[in-house]
Amino acid sequence: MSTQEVTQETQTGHEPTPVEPTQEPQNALTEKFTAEEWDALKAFRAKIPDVLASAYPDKIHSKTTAIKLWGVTIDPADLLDARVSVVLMKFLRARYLNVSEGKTMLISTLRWRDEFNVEAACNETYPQDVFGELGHISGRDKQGRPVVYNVYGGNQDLKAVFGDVQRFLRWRVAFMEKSIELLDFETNDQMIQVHDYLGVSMTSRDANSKNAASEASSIFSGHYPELLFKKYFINVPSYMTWIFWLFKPLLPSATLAKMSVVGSGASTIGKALLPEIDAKQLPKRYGGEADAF
Ligand code: HEM
Repeated sequence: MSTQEVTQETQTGHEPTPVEPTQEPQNALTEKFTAEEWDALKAFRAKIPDVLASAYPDKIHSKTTAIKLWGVTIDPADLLDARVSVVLMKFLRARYLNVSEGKTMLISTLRWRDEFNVEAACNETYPQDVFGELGHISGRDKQGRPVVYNVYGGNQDLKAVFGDVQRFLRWRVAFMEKSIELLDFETNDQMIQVHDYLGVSMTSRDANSKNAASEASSIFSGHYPELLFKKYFINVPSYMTWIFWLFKPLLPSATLAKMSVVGSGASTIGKALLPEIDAKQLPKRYGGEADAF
């Protein structure tokens, strides 16, 4: 403001315009936070420099250095960003809004990402003949959430897929990260996952595939909070549905509640999936109209 303007204001008796209080930036998702969630988020933001210092103890300036998680930049100097709020809220919701537990989960996720080397897993080239048909990202649900399919049955060579459990996990994490790239954290922040078990039998469940399943499951519940909207297990032979319950002790009850076991055949599967996914987005083999994979 120039001196002249100040004089004019004084002469006309105008009060200086009050500075607007900082507005919390909103998007379609943050608008849905409850008052209790906003309170937890504000307390969580104040802890982010400590989170970064604990996650990266060997890095200098870690407390003030921005990091990227799932494509979203978390800058300790600018934590008001709406997409950052959506990401941080996932850690809080997964820990029932307990800020200290949310903090522990975020620290352990950041450390795990470094130790596992998520970036290298994403850049690795996986043999097409083994992994080419194992994962498909195809279509969206009626609310715009991406739908991702893991075809663990069919005529896959499961011995080759799970023979090297660590390589499978790197592929699975890379596939998860690829699926997350479709989330904008503004209008959508969750996905639908489908496991297709067509053609599996008890002999498909050897020690390696069991290890791979429980390790992947524990990685997702520990380090990918609140990214799942619903999960369907389709083409599950009826004599194998009990396997679902083996995962009960490994999964939080809120995650288990998002999961459904569906039998076999396009019309049975369609009945379960069409309420969520429009026929045009659902592959024909699952009772929809899409020509996808
Ligand atoms: C026999 C062959 C099977 C194989 C090779 C297999 C493979 C896998 C793998 C690799 C995972 C890791 C999580 C992921 O990739 O998203 C998984 C998770 C899981 N599987 Fe299977 N599975 C088989 C059979 C079954 C059956 C018959 C059921 C019964 C419904 C079942 C239920 C589950 C559940 C509940 C999870 C946890 C999901 C999660 O943590 O998100 N699986 N399975």
